[in-house]
Amino acid sequence: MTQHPILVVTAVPAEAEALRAVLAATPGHTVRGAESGATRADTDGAVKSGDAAEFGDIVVEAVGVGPAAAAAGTARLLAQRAYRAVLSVGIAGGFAGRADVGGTVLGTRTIAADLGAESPAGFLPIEDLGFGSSVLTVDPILLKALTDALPHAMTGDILTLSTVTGTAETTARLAARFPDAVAEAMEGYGVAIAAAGAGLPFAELRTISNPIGPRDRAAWRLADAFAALRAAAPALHILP
Ligand SMILES: O=C(O)c1cccc(C(=O)CC[C@H]2O[C@@H](n3cnc4c(=O)[nH]cnc43)[C@H](O)[C@@H]2O)c1
Repeated sequence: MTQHPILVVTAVPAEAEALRAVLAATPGHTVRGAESGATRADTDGAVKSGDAAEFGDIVVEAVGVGPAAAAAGTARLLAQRAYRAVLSVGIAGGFAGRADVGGTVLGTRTIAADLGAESPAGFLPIEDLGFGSSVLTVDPILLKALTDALPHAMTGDILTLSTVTGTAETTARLAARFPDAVAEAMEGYGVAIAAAGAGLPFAELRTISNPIGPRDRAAWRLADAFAALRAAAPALHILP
């Protein structure tokens, strides 16, 4: 029986292309345009930036930066065809002492860390406002398969924020509020909400490009994070 593919959602095309380059090179996996069904490797040997592309049973798509683009883009893709699972994959900031730059992290939960209200007594998550949950748990079967395939990866909570943390104060506040958080990114919760809406299992895989802290964009180690992303890509082929 043919099973539905896995949907891998990234924010930017560079992340999608890093995964596609490895997945396409895996022996036994075809390269084809997901929407046209045309075999692309036979014609030009490359997958164009921004295209949906299918590798074996994995579809990789870039949908934009931030939780809103992630949720809307994932929901659109899930409405177009059937999938068996959804992953949010890309680069992230790591909490110092919890996840190293160049390392790989697997989410146990995805948490919308800035979804709620400020108050003089501190941040109030949407749970406290009676509007649902800011915490979504990763599917245990997907997480087990990923940790088995990537034994060097750190596991822990991954925060989703609309604003990249850029001060020592915010970093300390988040680290204290979320003692089990290893990383922050901008899409996981949005992808997870769309997956939950479709009744599909969800997981999040990130590689660390920068320490979370005072903004120093020039110090981001994108090459290391992208190398780790490419190294982790084959694990996607073994997912149930
Ligand atoms: O400048 C480039 O060449 C470049 C290439 C690929 C990706 C980028 C991005 O800026 C991607 C933004 C993406 O990264 C995640 N991210 C990375 N570090 C953090 C962080 O410290 N806090 C929050 N998010 C982070 C995030 O998910 C964005 O989607 C640039």
